[in-house]
Amino acid sequence: MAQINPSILSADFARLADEARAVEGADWLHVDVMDNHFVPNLTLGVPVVESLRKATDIPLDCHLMIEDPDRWAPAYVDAGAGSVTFHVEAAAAPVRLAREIRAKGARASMALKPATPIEPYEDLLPELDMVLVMTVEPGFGGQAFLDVTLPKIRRTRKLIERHGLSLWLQVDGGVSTATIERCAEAGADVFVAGSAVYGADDPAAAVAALREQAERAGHPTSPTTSG
Ligand SMILES: O=C(CO)[C@H](O)[C@H](O)COP(=O)(O)O
Ligand SMILES: [Fe+2]
Repeated sequence: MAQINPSILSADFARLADEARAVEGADWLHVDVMDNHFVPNLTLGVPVVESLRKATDIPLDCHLMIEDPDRWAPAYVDAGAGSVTFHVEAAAAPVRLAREIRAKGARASMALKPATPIEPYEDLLPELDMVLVMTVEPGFGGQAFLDVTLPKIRRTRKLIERHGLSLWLQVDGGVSTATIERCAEAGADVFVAGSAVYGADDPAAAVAALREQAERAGHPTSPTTSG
């Protein structure tokens, strides 16, 4: 089944608990952590994740756009994240970090910026539960989807299949009713959507519509779309 993860980057930060509850039919709540160093924007950190964990039952998918994730990522598991994504461009020891995240009980995920290829990291795949292929430059919501990332989504899906793994393949950035089918056809099965969900009059209905569209277009061998 296709998974839809609304990004609270596009929500009202003064009403985060209500905004989280507004999408409770979604699979995960995507929480963008930015440190003003790895990306030129600043959002939220561990205390907000702790509060969100108490305010909602949706599992939290924390996307860390920060420097030195080796040092900071474990604290997000302690704060209640069910999935923690670090950027491979920022990680000093990605294997050790993925093992630490898993050992603490969360899903470990590696993100790639649009210009970062997957191939150098092929051997890391068995250490991971998810790969995030960024479909915009990280840092801001509401950007236009970068078509140039579609071949990498396809190549990542092929590598996952070649290794016989059941990793999830997430896309993040500019995902909407106009682009989600292309992502699903290329092999993505977890879809982050910020402005397409929180910019809609009815965020829960937007989640349902995106999920239906992704499932119709879904890649036949993707584990979460083939049931
Ligand atoms: O990681 C991100 C930006 O760095 C966000 O998750 C992403 O941009 C979601 O927003 P939108 O769907 O509006 O593009
Ligand atoms: Fe994100």
